[in-house]
Amino acid sequence: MTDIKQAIGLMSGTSMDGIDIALVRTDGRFFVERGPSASVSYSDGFRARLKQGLVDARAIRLRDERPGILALLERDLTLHHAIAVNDFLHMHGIERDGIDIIGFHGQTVLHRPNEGLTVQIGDGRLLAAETGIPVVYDMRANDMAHGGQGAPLIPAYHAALAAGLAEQCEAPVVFVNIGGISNLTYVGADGALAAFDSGPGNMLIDQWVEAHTGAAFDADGEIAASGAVDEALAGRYLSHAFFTGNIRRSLDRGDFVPPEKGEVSLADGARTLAFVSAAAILKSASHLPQRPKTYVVSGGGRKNAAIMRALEELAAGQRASVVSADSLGLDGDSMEAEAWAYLAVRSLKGLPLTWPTTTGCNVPVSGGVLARSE
Ligand SMILES: Nc1ncnc2c1ncn2[C@@H]1O[C@H](COP(=O)(O)OP(=O)(O)OP(=O)(O)O)[C@@H](O)[C@H]1O
Ligand SMILES: CC(=O)N[C@H]1[C@@H]2OC[C@@H](O2)[C@@H](O)[C@@H]1O[C@H](C)C(=O)O
Repeated sequence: MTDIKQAIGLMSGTSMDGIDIALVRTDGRFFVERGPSASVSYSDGFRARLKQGLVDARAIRLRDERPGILALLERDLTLHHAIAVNDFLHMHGIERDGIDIIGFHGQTVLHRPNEGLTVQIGDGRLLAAETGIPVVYDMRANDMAHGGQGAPLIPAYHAALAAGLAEQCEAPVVFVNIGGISNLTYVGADGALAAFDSGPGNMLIDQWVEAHTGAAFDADGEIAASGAVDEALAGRYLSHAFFTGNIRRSLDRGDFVPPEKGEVSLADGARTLAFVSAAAILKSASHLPQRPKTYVVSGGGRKNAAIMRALEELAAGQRASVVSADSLGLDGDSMEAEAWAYLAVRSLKGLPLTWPTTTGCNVPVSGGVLARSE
C-alpha cells in the first residue's frame, strides 16, 4: 500500500464568503478517500475587511509586502482558519495527531500573472503553531517562478477524481468550477490534462446584486428568473479580450467589473450576468483539445438556476450534457478544499502540482512552503 496521508484542506476563495474545510485520505496520486467537510461563513465585518484588503493589496510590488490593513488582516484570517480547524476536529471527533498535514490556500488579494506576481495572505507558520499540525501554504508561487499563471491548481485533483467517473460520464469530460471565477479542467481519455480559467463565475452577479439589494448573492437565481438577457450587455462582456485572444490566462477579481447601476434593471442585469457566466464556459471550452461531451459542475454557481439553465441550453446546442458533481457522488461545495488537502500531500512528496497544460509553466513543478508544527 503506497504511503497514504490524512490531510485537511482549507479554501478561502474569490467570493470571500467564508472558509471551506475538508478531510481527505490520499497518497497524492490516485487513492482518494473523502471524509467530512464544512463551510464556515465570514462575518459581514470580516468580509468588509477582506474587501479593503483587496484595495490595499494594489500597492504591493514585492510579494511579502503587507501595506494598509493587510498585516493584521493576515493574522486574523489565519486565526479564523485555526479556529475552523480546531472546531472541525472537535465536531468530528478527529484526533489531531492523526492529521499529517494541512493544505492552506489563504486568501488571494492580488493576482497579476503577467507580472509573475500572486499574493495569498495566510500565515502558515502561525496556523501550524495554533493547530499543532504541519501546514503547506503559498502553493502558487513556484508555478509562477517557472513561467506559469499560478492558477488553476485544482486540475491535479480533478485528474485523480476522473478515473472514478468513466462509467458515469460520456467522455470527453470537463470539470467546471463556478466560483467567483470559473475554471475548467479537461481530462482526456489518455489522462492528458488541459485547464484554465474560463471567465467570471459568480463575482459579477454577487457585486451587482449586493450593490442593488445588500444581499451577498442572487439566491437560487431568483432575481435573474424575472429578468431577460440584455444582448448588448452580454455581447460587451463576451467580446472582452480574455475571450477573443488565443492565449489562456488566469483571472483576478478586478479583470471584469459589473455594469453601472441603471444600465439595465436589477433583474435583467442578474439574468444577463448569469448568461455571461454560462456562455463564458462554452466559449472557453472551445480552446480545449476536444469539445466536451459532459460538463461536471461544482462550486457555488451550480446553485444559481439561471446560470445552470443557460449552461444546459448552450451545452445541449453542442450535444453535450451538464451534470452536478453531487449527482456523481462528489461534493460540489467542498471540492476545492479537498483539492488543497490533496495538493498538500503532493507537495510533501515533491510531486507536480501544475503542468504546462494546466498553468503554462515551463515544466511540471511542485510547490508550497512547509511550516512544521513543533
Ligand atoms: N444558494 C445559492 N444560490 C445562488 N448562488 C449561490 C448560492 N450559494 C452560493 N452561491 C454562489 O456561490 C458563491 C460561492 O461559491 P464558491 O464558494 O464556489 O466560490 P469561491 O470558492 O469563493 O470562488 P473561487 O473558486 O473563484 O475561489 C457565492 O458568492 C454565490 O455567488
Ligand atoms: C489566483 C487565484 O486564487 N485563482 C483562483 C480563482 O478562483 C477560481 C479560479 O480563479 C482558479 O484559477 C483559482 O482557484 C482555484 C481553486 C484553483 O487554483 O484551482
